[in-house]
This record gives sequence, C-alpha cells and structure tokens, in this order.
Amino acid sequence: MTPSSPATGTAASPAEDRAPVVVGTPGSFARSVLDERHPALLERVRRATPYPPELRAALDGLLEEVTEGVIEPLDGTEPGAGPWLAWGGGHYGRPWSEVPFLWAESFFYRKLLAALRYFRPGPWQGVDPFAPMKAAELAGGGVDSEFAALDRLPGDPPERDRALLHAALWGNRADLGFRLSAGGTGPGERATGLVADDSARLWAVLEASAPGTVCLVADNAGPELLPDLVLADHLLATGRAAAVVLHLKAYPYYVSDAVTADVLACLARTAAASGRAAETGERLRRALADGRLELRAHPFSCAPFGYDRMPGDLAADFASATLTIMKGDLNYRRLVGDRHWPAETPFAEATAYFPGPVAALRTLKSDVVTGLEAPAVERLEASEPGWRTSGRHALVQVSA
Ligand SMILES: O=P(O)(O)OC[C@H]1O[C@](O)(CO)[C@@H](O)[C@@H]1O
Repeated sequence: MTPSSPATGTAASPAEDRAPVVVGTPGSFARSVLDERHPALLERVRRATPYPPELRAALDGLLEEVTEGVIEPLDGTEPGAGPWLAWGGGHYGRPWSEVPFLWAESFFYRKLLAALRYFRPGPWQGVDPFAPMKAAELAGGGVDSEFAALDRLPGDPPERDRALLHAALWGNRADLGFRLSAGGTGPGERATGLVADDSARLWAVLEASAPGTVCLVADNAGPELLPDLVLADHLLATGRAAAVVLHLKAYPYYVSDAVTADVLACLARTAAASGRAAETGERLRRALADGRLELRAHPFSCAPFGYDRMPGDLAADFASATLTIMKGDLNYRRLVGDRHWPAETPFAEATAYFPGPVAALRTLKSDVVTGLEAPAVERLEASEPGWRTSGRHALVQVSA
C-alpha cells in the first residue's frame, strides 16, 4: 500500500496550530488507552487462545515494549514490514506516548499480529486473535434482542428509516475495546438525543439522485455489524441504493473491527434465526451473490493515517458513491483528522478534502469532535466532564 504522500505523521500541516495532533499526554484519554487498554488487551488475547511458548514469549516482549520500552520497528523479515519503516520515520526509538496516538494504536495492532505470526506462512497464519471475543459477542443474548426488535419495526416509512439508522448508529457502542477500560463494564448509559443530527440531510442526499452506489465503511463486528448489514439491506430494498460497497478491515484491528469472516459469521447467525432477521439475512446473501452488496478490504483500512492521505484508488471509490457512510469512532478520527479541534469547527471544513458526499455515524469514544453548536458544548462541558469519551453520546453528521 502506498499512501498518496510520504506520510510520517510528523509533517507540519496548516491545521497544526489550531488543532494539535492527539498524542498520549499524561492524564489524557489517549494515555489511558496506551497505558491501560493495550496491556489489558495483551492479557486478554493470551488468555483467549492456548498459544505455544514462542508466541507467548513474543506477547511478553510486546508487553514489555509498550509498558517500559520505546517503539521498535517490525523485524525486517516480517511480511509487509517495508511500508511501516517508511511510515514510522521519526517515531522509532521514542516512547509510545510521544508519537501521534492514531499511529501508535495502529502500530500496536500491527505488532500484535506480528507477534502472533498472523502474516507468516505456518499454522498460525490468518488466525484472528480476537475471534474468540467476537464469537462470544455474536452468540450473546444482545443479538437475539436485536433480532426480536426487527420484528417490531414501525410500519411508517420515516419511522422505520429512523429506527434502522439509529440501530446502526447506537450499534457503535458495541466495541470490545471499551470492555478493556478500568472496570471493564463498557460504555455508560446512553444519553437521549444526539449532539448533532443531520439525519434528514442524509436521507435527502440519498434521494436527490437516481439510486447509485453507497459506500458503507464498517467498524466493529457482531452487534455493530449486524445493524449495519440491516441498514445496507434497507438501502437496497427501498431503492436508496442500487449497490452497497461494504468496506472492511484488511486484517484484525482495534480488537473488534470487522473483517470478511465477520460478515460471513453475521450471515450464518441470521440463517439460524427466524422472522425478519432470517428474511433480511437471506436477502443479504442474494445481494452478495449477485454483486449488489460488495465487500472491499483496502490495505489503507489499517493504515495509521487519516483519510486525507488515502491513495487514489480508494478516493476514486468514494468519489463515485452517492454517499459514503463512515461508521464509528476510529473512522471519525480518521475522517476529520485525529486532532484537538475546537468542537465548533464545522464538520464540512474538517472534511473538505473528501472526494464525495460523506456522513459520519458515531458514538463519542475519543477526544475528537467537530460540528457542534457552542451552547451544546458549554452545556456538556459543565454537566459531564467525560462526555467526549464515555460512549453515552452520538452524532449523525453529513457533508455534501
Ligand atoms: O470501535 P470504534 O467506534 O471505532 O472505537 C474505537 C475506539 O477505541 C479507541 O481506540 C480506544 O481504544 C478509541 O480511541 C477509538 O476511537
């Protein structure tokens, strides 16, 4: 993969003064992810699968590196190490907390896969270390409730649109990374109301032209991917889209991010269900088989940069879509840039580079946010110090 510019994450940018790049400053949310979630994740991965001694030793080495060491490049013999050497430029040899947070997180996941020989020919090649956790989520009762809710969908079309959009939006709270925070209980009680709501605009963009292709950039597997797939089916069934391209991750990433196997697991789950869930699953299988639902896993999906550095072929994909829907917090960070934007910065300004109409459906789980009204920001700051990262709040934003 070659990003459109030789990105190191350290290049000066015009946004830098107004919106510094997020790094793991002491006391910050980013720092808590690096210091607490990453070590907790290593422990969870180690417990989930009986890896042999050499893989467990590699996990120990990574734990030591992230807790006490500095960033070490990938071994030169690691498949795909080349691009990371170029992208890592000034970061190797520095503490994990001192480099851009997005870069550090992405590289952590890449190093975890290297430790577990995910890319090396042999018995562990292609074994998703997060698969046991994803499977447990998909088997859980939460999914049965989602399926049951499908049988109670409102008949009124606008109400139905809203219900399915909100299911996909709030599905973003189903993120295994959250369970790794202190306490491990997941996001707090969901707030009523959205901090920004361009839903009407989203439907208007889809209805303004003849049915075309909608790009849906997925986030988490299981309980988030299911309502995303249901939304994709709804767009196809209502003629809002002639085709849906579902963008997935190229390899396991950020714990629960969806890869192709996770789509197939969701379809298998619907096949074992009844009622609307089973019918929807059947339509999705047909759509996959006849090409109206297409899967893509571009290598840039796991790159440590924002979409402003996406390569030309991916930009062309998004440019040809009637709308690109970005799901989740990480995609939001990559869309607007992982920066401390003033929260009132217009969403359209932060996404001005994007090659086509774009929407974000996201629950707030990191410091980055744009496009809010000043009184709303004041209210949230005064009443709820952790509002940016608690996962209680959500937004729908559109730039077209
Ligand atoms: O699954 P999502 O919604 O992309 O959220 C993942 C989130 O996890 C974190 O990386 C922290 O682990 C957030 O900063 C990030 O954006």
